[in-house]
Amino acid sequence: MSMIAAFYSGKSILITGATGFLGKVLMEKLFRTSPDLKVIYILMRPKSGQTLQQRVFQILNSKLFEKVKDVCPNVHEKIRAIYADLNQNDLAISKEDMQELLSCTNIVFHCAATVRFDDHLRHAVQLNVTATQQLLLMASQMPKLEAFIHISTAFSNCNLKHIDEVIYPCPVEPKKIIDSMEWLDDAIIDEITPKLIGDRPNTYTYTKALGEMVVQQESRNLNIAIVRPSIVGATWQEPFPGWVDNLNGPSGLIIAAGKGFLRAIRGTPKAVADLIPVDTVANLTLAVGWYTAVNRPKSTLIYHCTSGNFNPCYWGKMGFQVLAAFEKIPFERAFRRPYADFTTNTITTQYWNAVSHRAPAIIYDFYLRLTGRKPRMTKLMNRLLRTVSMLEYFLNRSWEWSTYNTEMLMSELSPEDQRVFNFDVRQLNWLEYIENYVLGVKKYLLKEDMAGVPKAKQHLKRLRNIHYLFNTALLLIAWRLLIARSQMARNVWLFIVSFCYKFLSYFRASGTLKV
Ligand SMILES: CCCCCCCCCCCCCCCCCCCCCCCCCCCC(=O)SCCNC(=O)CCNC(=O)[C@H](O)C(C)(C)COP(=O)(O)OP(=O)(O)OC[C@H]1O[C@@H](n2cnc3c(N)ncnc32)[C@H](O)[C@@H]1OP(=O)(O)O
Ligand SMILES: NC(=O)C1=CN([C@@H]2O[C@H](COP(=O)(O)OP(=O)(O)OC[C@H]3O[C@@H](n4cnc5c(N)ncnc54)[C@H](OP(=O)(O)O)[C@@H]3O)[C@@H](O)[C@H]2O)C=CC1
Repeated sequence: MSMIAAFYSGKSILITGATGFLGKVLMEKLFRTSPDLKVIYILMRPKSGQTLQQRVFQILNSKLFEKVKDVCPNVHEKIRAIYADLNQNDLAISKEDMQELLSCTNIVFHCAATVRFDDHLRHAVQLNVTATQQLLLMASQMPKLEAFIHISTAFSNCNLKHIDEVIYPCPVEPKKIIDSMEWLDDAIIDEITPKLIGDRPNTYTYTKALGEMVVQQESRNLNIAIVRPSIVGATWQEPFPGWVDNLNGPSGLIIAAGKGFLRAIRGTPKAVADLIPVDTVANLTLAVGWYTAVNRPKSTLIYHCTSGNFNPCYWGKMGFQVLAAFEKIPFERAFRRPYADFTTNTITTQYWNAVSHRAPAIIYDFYLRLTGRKPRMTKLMNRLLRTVSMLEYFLNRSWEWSTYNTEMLMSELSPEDQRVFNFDVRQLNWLEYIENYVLGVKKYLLKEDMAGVPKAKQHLKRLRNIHYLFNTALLLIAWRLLIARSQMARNVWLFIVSFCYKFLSYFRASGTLKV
């Protein structure tokens, strides 16, 4: 019997960010392994015209939750959606809901965040710092609370090369930042943002670091732990391999490369690609919840949920594996044949951006205009290049994260828990994982059917022929122009033609002699 699963039985669990990528997988695993849990409260907001109930209904009826329904048929009765907006200072939770949350909650998993790299500092502070502070305040009023698990990121200290399982201070106190956001106007915030974030690449990593400081400062006598995942990718094993539902991290780039838009990217092939499957993060988080509640460690423990230390894969190898997967699992209606490479300096990157990204987009838009359609490729390409430029920071560096706490936790688990809540990425086969990832992107993000693979392969063959034809035509035109303009080119051309003629004549003559 799994001790972790037994621990969550009968418990009232509060999850923020349950509608997000990690939140959904965490909730699914909880229901599947502990169907006897009492209730999961999810703090959520209406979105895209959907009410809370409609959103919950959609999640429970998605493929991700198919297995849950077998083991926990009354799952819909065990989810209690609570209106909350983490953008508002009091989180906008009603009095009655607040009462229930405060008196019943046993465990909190705080996953909600803005993960956008370019978010305005005011918004990123509100969500990643102030909302965390508010939740901790709530947690301090929960008499039955056993553990509060905060999800941060392994990149919250990406300005360092080696990162220990400690909270590093930021130069300006989070409280001062929170206060200043209340009275500074947007223009001044824009001006001071680069100074505040310092050597971090974006407001996301900066505010996640501030969030950790808040956890440390507001922990009071709470039982808290922090989980820091690296780049979260599709599921490895559970509930099935390859599940993914958003474009963050590698997923968007896999689409861009598979559809033939992305042909080169500035990256260091030898840098570690610290990807971690989302089910691994969920398993570790649940194990941390159990360990923190049962053992009540004296200080806030930090767990790095990373792969590089245990089973490193490198961007060059991963890129190669992604391209190999496209051979087997091509995407439909590709713009060009998927072929991408890493460039290592700014000049070559600019060259490939002009030749392989912008020029084909301009030519295609010209063709669309000629055929009376609205041009769109240049706009799409500009957005893609902007996205890529924001991710490049992470493709050109390697980090080392200490993993003593994660290893300690692994050793504390019973063999059954090590199996059910597996977070040992030494067992991960990258080739297999990447293939499933590409398949998952095709199925769950692009909603493409495998029945369309033969047609997609044929389309790629046609694109290859067009590519050869285009290149040959280009070469001939270039050569023709050169010959027309330069005597030397003409001489070279005559020399080559006469050489070929003599060569052929010689072989024809020697062939005749033999006969
Ligand atoms: C030996 C030979 C080898 C050859 C090898 C060659 C290999 C070359 C390449 C092969 C292909 C793939 C290779 C493997 C994968 C590489 C992956 C690298 C990823 C590295 C990223 C790591 C970052 C993680 C660090 C921190 C981790 C975290 O803690 S946070 C979680 C991560 N967060 C994010 O990823 C958020 C990023 N997104 C944003 O910040 C914003 O979306 C944006 C700023 C990028 C864009 O904002 P904007 O307002 O312009 O637009 P938005 O409305 O958000 O979206 C616009 C359209 O773009 C789509 N979109 C969004 N995100 C992405 C994305 N990541 N990639 C692509 N497209 C994206 C979005 O859906 C919109 O589309 P439309 O609706 O159609 O307009
Ligand atoms: N994805 C990754 O690569 C990594 C993620 N992490 C961390 O993991 C956690 C989860 O990330 P992930 O699941 O990928 O992120 P998602 O963007 O998929 O999910 C974010 C969640 O936060 C919720 N949220 C955002 N704003 C509000 C708001 N104003 N009020 C209420 N809820 C809100 C979203 O709700 P809604 O659906 O309504 O928008 C959603 O449920 C985050 O803390 C992130 O920092 C760490 C490392 C890497």
